[in-house]
Amino acid sequence: MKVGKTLLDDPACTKSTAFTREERIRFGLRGLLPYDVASISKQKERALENMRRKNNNIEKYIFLSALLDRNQRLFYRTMIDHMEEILPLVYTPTVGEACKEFAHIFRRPQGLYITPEDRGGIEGVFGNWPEKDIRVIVVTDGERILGLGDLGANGMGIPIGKVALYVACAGIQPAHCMPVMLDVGTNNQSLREDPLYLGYPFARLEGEAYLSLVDEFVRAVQTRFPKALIQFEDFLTPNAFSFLDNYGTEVRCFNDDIQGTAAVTLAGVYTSCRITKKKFSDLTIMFLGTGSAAGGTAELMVAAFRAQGLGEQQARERLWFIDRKGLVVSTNENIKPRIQPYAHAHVPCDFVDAIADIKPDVLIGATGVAGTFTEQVVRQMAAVNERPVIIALSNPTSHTECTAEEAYRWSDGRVIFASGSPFEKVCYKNQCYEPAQGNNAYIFPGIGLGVCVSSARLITPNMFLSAAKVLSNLVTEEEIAKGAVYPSLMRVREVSREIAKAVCQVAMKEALVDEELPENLEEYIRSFMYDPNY
Ligand SMILES: NC(=O)C1=CN([C@@H]2O[C@H](COP(=O)(O)OP(=O)(O)OC[C@H]3O[C@@H](n4cnc5c(N)ncnc54)[C@H](OP(=O)(O)O)[C@@H]3O)[C@@H](O)[C@H]2O)C=CC1
Ligand SMILES: CC(=O)C(=O)O
Ligand SMILES: [Mg+2]
Repeated sequence: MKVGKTLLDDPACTKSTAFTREERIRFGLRGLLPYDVASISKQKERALENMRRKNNNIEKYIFLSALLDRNQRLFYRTMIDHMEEILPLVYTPTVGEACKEFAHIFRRPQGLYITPEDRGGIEGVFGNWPEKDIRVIVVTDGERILGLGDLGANGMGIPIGKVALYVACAGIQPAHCMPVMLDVGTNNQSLREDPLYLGYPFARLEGEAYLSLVDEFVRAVQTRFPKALIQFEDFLTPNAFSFLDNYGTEVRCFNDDIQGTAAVTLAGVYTSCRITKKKFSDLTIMFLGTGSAAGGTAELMVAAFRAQGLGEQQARERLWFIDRKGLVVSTNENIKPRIQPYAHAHVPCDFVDAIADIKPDVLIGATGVAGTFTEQVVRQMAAVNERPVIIALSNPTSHTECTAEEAYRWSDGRVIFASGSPFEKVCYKNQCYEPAQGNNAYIFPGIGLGVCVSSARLITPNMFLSAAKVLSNLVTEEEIAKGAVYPSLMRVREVSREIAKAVCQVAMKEALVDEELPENLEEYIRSFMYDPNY
């Protein structure tokens, strides 16, 4: 039992000024706190006031990070109750800036670091982590952080941010989560030359040396934290796909950029059909970019088309890719294996001509490169569709394929638009639109919650397919009327709970659970969810 200053300084246990008079006596806190006994609501107001007086987002990020270090329950209560304001500070876009600055704004370590010097001893390193019952591990090696490239150990901001979302958006207990940086070096020379850089200051480990370290990490998780799921995050695409192929059918893991993104994008497309009145099974979809996010989304789209009765080949024929050279056609050379199934017979042509010719209903961008949805591209989508659907997935905001304002203006207000990072309301020609945020934040927390609740042995494609359906079905008619293809972020805990329920159902159907789950799944899931209060 902690008492006195030790209790006050423990972020998981402290209530700070909310300790009652009786508790102040019982825990040896008399004189250590000002007179007022505050409620968590009053503390939250103070926290918000302090946060809002910071005049830029990175300062707000630093403030919030310090609040988490000081008082976990207050941080999460504030985040949950002010999700729309705080999510963009803890997560994209601000987390991108925070990662770039990570070594310079660093205060206290908040995650676990593994370097090549830990080879052979990763299990021992796990033993140093203060919590023993880990259920959720978010791991990156920092090589593809958002659309920002190789940020080495600075990429730790991403697992920390995603863990905060697991807790706030799905109610996973903070003590059950562990952010991990597999710091295998960086090929970003400017980072290695930065005197304040905190990571392993050498070139990236490659080949067998790299793969065997990742393998030791995965195996050590199975031994030390057998209940944990591993979320692979922001790995370079070839590694991302290969880990999913190697481990996805063996251990409890998934890749968020491939699978979480796919589910949120599919959900947006499902919802768009409620607006355009088109049948999902009739859609043609075009992707710009051939990486993890686009490739993963295409795979889930094929499954979604198949679920509606299309054959494998028929489903693939609905999907088209654009790479740096233009339309990916069957006569191209060096097509990536994952994209090969979508390289159809067609004359080679550029992006705009491809839209004019193929007339996609939906355009999805996952390039990490700003401005790749040019005015001509958006205008062409608007020329072939009464209501073009455009999803610009890339993060952070500075890397988005086009801004919301551009999408509405260039389509004369007809676009159904979503973007990876949030945009403010756009008013164009006397009408205001609320752009939707197509981000895997709607998906992975619920997937994780469902897996934790069910102890499913594996995380399967059907879980993501179900999650997409659930997410889309939760969009209300009122939200649709505002042009939104996702529910409000203020409802994200409800979204996560419903996705978790669907995950449990898939897990039972696919015989991935050892014990039958209770019939009243909703109540059961609710009972798992952390709802911070004193
Ligand atoms: N909204 C969300 O929830 C998510 C968003 N993302 C975002 O998506 C982006 C991409 O991520 P990911 O797929 O993992 O990254 P990858 O690096 O795997 O993919 C990027 C792809 O874009 C291609 N590309 C780059 N520039 C151009 C260009 N000018 N024209 C055509 N293609 C181009 C690259 O081509 P090449 O192969 O030739 O290099 C590559 O195929 C990132 O910004 C990330 O933040 C990712 C996951 C989730
Ligand atoms: C959102 C996310 O996972 C990404 O941009 O990589
Ligand atoms: Mg990611």
